[in-house]
Amino acid sequence: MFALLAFVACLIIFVYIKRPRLSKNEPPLVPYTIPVIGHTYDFLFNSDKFIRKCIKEYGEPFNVIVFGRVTTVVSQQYLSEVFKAHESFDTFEVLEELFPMHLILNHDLDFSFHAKTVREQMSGKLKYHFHDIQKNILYGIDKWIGESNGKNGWDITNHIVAKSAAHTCEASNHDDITLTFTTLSLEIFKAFSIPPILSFIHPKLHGYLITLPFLIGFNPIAKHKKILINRIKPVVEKRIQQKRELGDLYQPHNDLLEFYMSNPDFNSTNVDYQKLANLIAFIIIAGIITTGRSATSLLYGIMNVDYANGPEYWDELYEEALTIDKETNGELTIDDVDKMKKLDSFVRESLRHTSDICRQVYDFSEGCLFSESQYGPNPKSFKPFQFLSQNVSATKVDKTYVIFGGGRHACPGRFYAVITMKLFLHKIMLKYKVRTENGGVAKKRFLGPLALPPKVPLVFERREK
Ligand code: HEM
Repeated sequence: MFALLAFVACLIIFVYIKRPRLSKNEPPLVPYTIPVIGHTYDFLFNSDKFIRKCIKEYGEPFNVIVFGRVTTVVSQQYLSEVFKAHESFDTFEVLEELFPMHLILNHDLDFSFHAKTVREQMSGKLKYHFHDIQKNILYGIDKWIGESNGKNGWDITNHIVAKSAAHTCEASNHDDITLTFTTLSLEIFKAFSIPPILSFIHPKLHGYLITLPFLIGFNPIAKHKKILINRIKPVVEKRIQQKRELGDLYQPHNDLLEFYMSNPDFNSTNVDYQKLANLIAFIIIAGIITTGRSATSLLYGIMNVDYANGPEYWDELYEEALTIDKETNGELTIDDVDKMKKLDSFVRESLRHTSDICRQVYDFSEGCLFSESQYGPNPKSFKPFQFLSQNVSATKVDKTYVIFGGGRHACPGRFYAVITMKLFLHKIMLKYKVRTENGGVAKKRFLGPLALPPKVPLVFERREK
C-alpha cells in the first residue's frame, strides 16, 4: 500500500515538474488529454494529418507536447524566421539530443568547422574532385550492382556514395574503408531512428542510453577508426617527410587530409591520429547517411511515378542522358552535368517528395514542400520536369524547398550531394533499365515523421549496347 502511495506521489510530482510552463508570448499550446504523453501518439502515428489539423485550427506557429517536452511547430509562414534566428534554433542541437555523436566519436563536434570543411573542401572543390567522383561511381556500379538483381536499393547506394565520399581523402579511398563506413553509417542511422521514449523523463537520457552500446565495448566505431588510422598513418607520415624535405616546394594535395594537416593546431611532431580519424569519419558518415538515403529515394524515383502512367519520364531522362553521353563520349566534365536539365528538375522534384514529414522537431517541412501556393492545386502529385521552366536547380534552397534547410546553416554539402546523385542516376540510366522486382510502385516508408526509402528489391536490366 505504502509503495503504491509513494508511486502515485512520485507520478504527481513528475507530472507537476513536467507540466508545460508557457509565457504569454509563446505560441498556443494545442489541448491534450494525457499529461506528459501529450501529443506524442498523434505526432508519431498520424503526423501529417495531425499537424495539418493543428495548423488549420490554431494557425502557425503552435506548441505541442512530444516525448514530454513542449515543441514548437512552424511551417511555411514562419520558417524563414526560424532560419534567420539560427542562434536560437540549431538543427544539430536537436540531432545531438537524439544521437550524441560527440560521445561515440569522443570529441566535441564543432559544427561550424565541419560546415567550413564541407563548404571549402567538398562543395568548393567539386571541379577538382569531379573526375574521381565519376570514376568511383562507375566502379561502384560495377562492383555493387554488376549483373545481379533483387538487391535492396539502399544497400547499393550507401556503398556507392561511401566510395565516392571517401575519395575526398587520399588515405580513405580503399574498399575496406568504404565497407566499414557503410556499415557504421547504417548502424548510426538505425540508432538515430529509435524513438526517444526516455526523453519523457529527461531529453538527454535517450541520447546517453542509445549511445551506451557504442561506449561499452560494442563500439563499432573503434574498429572502424582503427581501419581508417591504418590507412591514414602512412600517408600522413609520407607528407610530413615530403614537407620537411621540400620546404616551400612542397605541392599540397587537394584533399581533406591536407586541409586538416594545414590547420594551425596540427602538430606534425606528435600527430593526433584519433582526432584526424574522428574528423574524417564525421564527414564520411554525414555524407553517406544523407546522400545515401536521398540517392536511394531517387533510384526508387519510380516510387513517385505511377508505373502505369509513368515510364515515359524515364524515357525522357534516358534520351537526355544518351545525348550527353554521345556528345562527351562517356567522359563527363562538371559542365556536362549542368546540361542535364531534365535530370536536375527530376532530382529536385524527387527530393521534394522524399522529405520527412517533420524534418526537425519544429519544422513541418511537408507544409513547405507541398505548399499549394507554390506547387499548385495538387502539390503532392509528382511532376518531374516542373522546374525546367522555372530555372531553379536542385541545390537552390528557398522557403518552399527546405530539403537542405535554409539560411546561414543551409546544407554546405548539397552541391557535392546533388552532383553525386546526378552522376549516379546518369550512369545507371545509361547502363540499366531499373524496375522493382514485383513491377509495382515502391512507396517511401515512415518511422513516425521520419521518411525512409522503400525497401523493395530492384531489378537492373542491362540495356543493349
Ligand atoms: C541529399 C543529401 C543531403 C541532405 C538532404 C542534407 C540535408 C541537410 C540539412 C536539412 C541540414 C540542416 C540545415 C539547416 O539547419 O538549415 C544540413 C546541414 C549540414 N549538412 Fe547536409 N545534407 C545532405 C548532404 C550533405 C553532405 C554530402 C555533407 C558533407 C559530407 C553534408 C554536411 C552538412 C553539414 C556540415 C551541415 C551543417 C551546416 C551548418 O550547420 O552550417 N550534408 N544538411
